[in-house]
Amino acid sequence: MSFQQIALEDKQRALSELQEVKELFASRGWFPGTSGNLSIRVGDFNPNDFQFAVTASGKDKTVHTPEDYLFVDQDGKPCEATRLKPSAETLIHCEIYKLTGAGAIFHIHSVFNSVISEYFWDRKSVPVDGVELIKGFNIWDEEAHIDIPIVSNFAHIPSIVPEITERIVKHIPGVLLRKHGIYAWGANAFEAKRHLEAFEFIFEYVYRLELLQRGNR
Ligand SMILES: CSC[C@@H](O)[C@@H](O)C(=O)COP(=O)(O)O
Ligand SMILES: [Zn+2]
Repeated sequence: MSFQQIALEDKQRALSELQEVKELFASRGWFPGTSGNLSIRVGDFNPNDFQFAVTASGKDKTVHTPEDYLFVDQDGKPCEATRLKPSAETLIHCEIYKLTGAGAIFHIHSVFNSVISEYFWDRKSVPVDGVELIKGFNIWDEEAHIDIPIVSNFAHIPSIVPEITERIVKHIPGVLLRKHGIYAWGANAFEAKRHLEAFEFIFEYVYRLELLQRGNR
């Protein structure tokens, strides 16, 4: 249970930011079949006591309803009595907040992120060389090389968490779930969105380059 009292205006700001991001991502087709979930943290961060607004489970994220979000604590439990169910993947958000102290976490499923997570599953990470969008992660080295971690996907969400704990790295603000999707985070909604967009660009780039290079071999 969280003991924080969060100002109403902070909660409202989080909800309106979520609404804006959800609408934009929906317009890009980033929530196929009700997939995906979004969250924004509110109040102070303490790994043992924090709260965040998260999308309710199973909703059509391309439409707005008064029942799209709820507030949960660091254990993913609703902060107030509600009949809404938090995202089935809320425990993943809880863990990422605990590990990173991030301010927002966005999760989407796309064909590119799903295909690439399977293609590179044997090496458990996606290698990326010198793509300009790496700078979107605040990595400014010339011809930077990064490896984006991929973790196992299980139907039982708590089983996914330990591998996330083990695999996420400080300088890469995201993790792929095998044949599932990407979790990207940032200090706030603006940064989490920038990171997610950079990841999606990179996945499509890696996919297309790999296909071209294979064709030429
Ligand atoms: C409907 S397929 C996607 C879900 O299984 C899940 O991975 C997902 O991203 C959305 O779950 P949700 O509980 O709505 O947050
Ligand atoms: Zn998902």
